[in-house]
Amino acid sequence: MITFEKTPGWLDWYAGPSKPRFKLPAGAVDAHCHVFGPGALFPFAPERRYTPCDASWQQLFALRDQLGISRNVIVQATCHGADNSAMLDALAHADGRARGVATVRRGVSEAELHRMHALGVRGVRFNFVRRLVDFTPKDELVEIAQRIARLGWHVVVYFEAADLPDLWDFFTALPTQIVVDHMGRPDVSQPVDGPEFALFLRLMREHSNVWTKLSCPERLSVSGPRALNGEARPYRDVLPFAQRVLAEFPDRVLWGTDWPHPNLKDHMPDDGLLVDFVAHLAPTPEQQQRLLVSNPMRLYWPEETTA
Ligand SMILES: O=C(O)c1cc(C(=O)O)oc(=O)c1
Repeated sequence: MITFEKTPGWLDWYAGPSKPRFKLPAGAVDAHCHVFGPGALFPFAPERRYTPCDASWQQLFALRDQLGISRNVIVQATCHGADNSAMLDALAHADGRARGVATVRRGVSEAELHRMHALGVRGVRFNFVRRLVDFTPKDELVEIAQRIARLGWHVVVYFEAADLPDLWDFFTALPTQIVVDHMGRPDVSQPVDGPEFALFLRLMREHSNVWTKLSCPERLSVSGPRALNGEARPYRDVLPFAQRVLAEFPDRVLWGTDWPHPNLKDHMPDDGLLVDFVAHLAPTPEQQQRLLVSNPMRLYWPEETTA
């Protein structure tokens, strides 16, 4: 049996999260979460940049039930490279209550894409975060995007805000819906009206195929306070950014826990308090319904939506 040693300083996901005070609407979707391994069953990729703790689908689905979430979108984590087995195994055990976002290379066969579709994959992830991956050449990504577009899938992109100018032409030429991870990772110590975030808002304004996830306040926050020890109003510096996006693009926003929170360095949030954060970010029932239910359902379970 292969055993893996975690990256030094690795923070494990928070065991025993609190029960959220905010009651999620019926049918709420966690549109960004991952599974890690378990490494003994689904070995981590040789090219990985970090070695995480295990985080199985059993543990993910237990969290889902505890937090009052109905469905998950499981995004392939970079520690598994382009071997989607752990994520697909999770989908296979989800009773239709999970969709997946895969990482594929140019050599992926049509048969494999169709197998993944049958299991619930609806997108591929292109990652441009230097600390996580070696970049895949753009011509390869374009080829992949054209192939998956035929299946009705979309492209999830992960990048740092400072890199958006360089990636703009590539993103705006993609033939699918595009979902930007974690609001394009704004530097929340800059003003919400500053030029960097303005560029991201412009991307969404000028391109109606661009969506984003109002996720990862625990990763983006500089000032905190952290979602720990019952803190009722965590990550206040992230709120203006998320609220700005929600106000302007209420139909193209998603929310996710980001469980099991890879690579956090200074604390591991209580996921129950992360659910409570949603009530601050989207205070009205109508906003909550779109963010948590109707938007993700339209993207990931369109066959179940009528509108
Ligand atoms: O910021 C990160 O470290 C991170 C990593 C991964 C991944 O390794 O896939 O996914 C995320 O959504 C965020």
